[in-house]
Amino acid sequence: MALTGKSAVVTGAALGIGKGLSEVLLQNGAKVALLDVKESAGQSLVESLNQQHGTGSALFLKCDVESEEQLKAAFQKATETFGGIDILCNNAGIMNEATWEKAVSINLMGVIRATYIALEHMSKLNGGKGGVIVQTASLAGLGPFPSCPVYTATKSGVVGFTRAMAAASAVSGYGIRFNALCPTFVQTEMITNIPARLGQFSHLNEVAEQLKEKLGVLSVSDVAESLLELVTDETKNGEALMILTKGKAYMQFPSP
Ligand SMILES: NC(=O)C1=CN([C@@H]2O[C@H](COP(=O)(O)OP(=O)(O)OC[C@H]3O[C@@H](n4cnc5c(N)ncnc54)[C@H](O)[C@@H]3O)[C@@H](O)[C@H]2O)C=CC1
Ligand SMILES: CCCCCC(=O)/C=C/C=C\C=C\C=C\[C@@H](O)[C@@H](O)CCCC(=O)O
Repeated sequence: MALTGKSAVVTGAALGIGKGLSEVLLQNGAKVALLDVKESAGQSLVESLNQQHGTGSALFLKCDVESEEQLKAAFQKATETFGGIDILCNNAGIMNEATWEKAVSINLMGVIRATYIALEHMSKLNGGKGGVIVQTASLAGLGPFPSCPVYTATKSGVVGFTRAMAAASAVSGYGIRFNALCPTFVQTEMITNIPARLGQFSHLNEVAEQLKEKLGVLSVSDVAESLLELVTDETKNGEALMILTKGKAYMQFPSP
């Protein structure tokens, strides 16, 4: 899929990885609706992006992925503004074991919620053009991260959901590809003050620090560049792309 003239929705787009994903999509010719709860950061980012890429290239919509109503309104506005949706990046997420129910609601349920709303706009069975949906999962979705069991569960669920939706789409004829980004640590706000985010597992902070030391830390652009591969390569469906400091690799899942 070439990106020129395509339209994307990115959740959690005001900061961090979502900001990087939005920027790389715009740099490659797509128009982007940036969804986030951080209204001030989102609005000022979109003003800057429109100055760089031309008025109307980027749109900010205040949206909490925990809200079905807000997601439906945001997707409707994006469709009306851009004439359709070709790409969805389900990126919004938190890591906080002390508020683990919220993490489940945002990281897993938010991905499911946004995906199902996107199907209404994107699926060829609903008159849509098809397209691609990319989830920002995590390396923690491919193997247990002892310091944050619920975060691990949400990301494992995102990987499983992505692979199942990829298969369902292929059989159903949605015309939509589903893939997951699985980065290691990335230099964003999420990895600042990790001990305060571990809740009852704060005694395992050293485990997290040792993993961070061992695996290293990516830049946002490392992740953003990897998105392009999953969006533009029409052969990619049901993939989990591991992004490590030593390079990238597609996860090879054991067949039953
Ligand atoms: N930073 C890291 O080391 C890694 C992060 N990830 C994942 O990448 C994604 C983005 O994380 P980062 O950019 O690192 O975090 P971040 O904290 O820098 O940015 C997250 C963005 O999502 C937004 N957000 C949070 N809850 C929301 C909600 N309910 N509705 C809408 N927007 C919401 C925040 O306002 C923020 O703009 C997350 O899903 C995270 O789990 C995956 C692997 C590594
Ligand atoms: C601590 C909060 C991080 C939140 C952001 C995020 O998603 C970061 C993930 C970074 C790395 C995840 C690594 C997971 C590794 C597991 O696969 C583990 O089982 C690997 C164990 C490797 C080892 O040598 O012990």
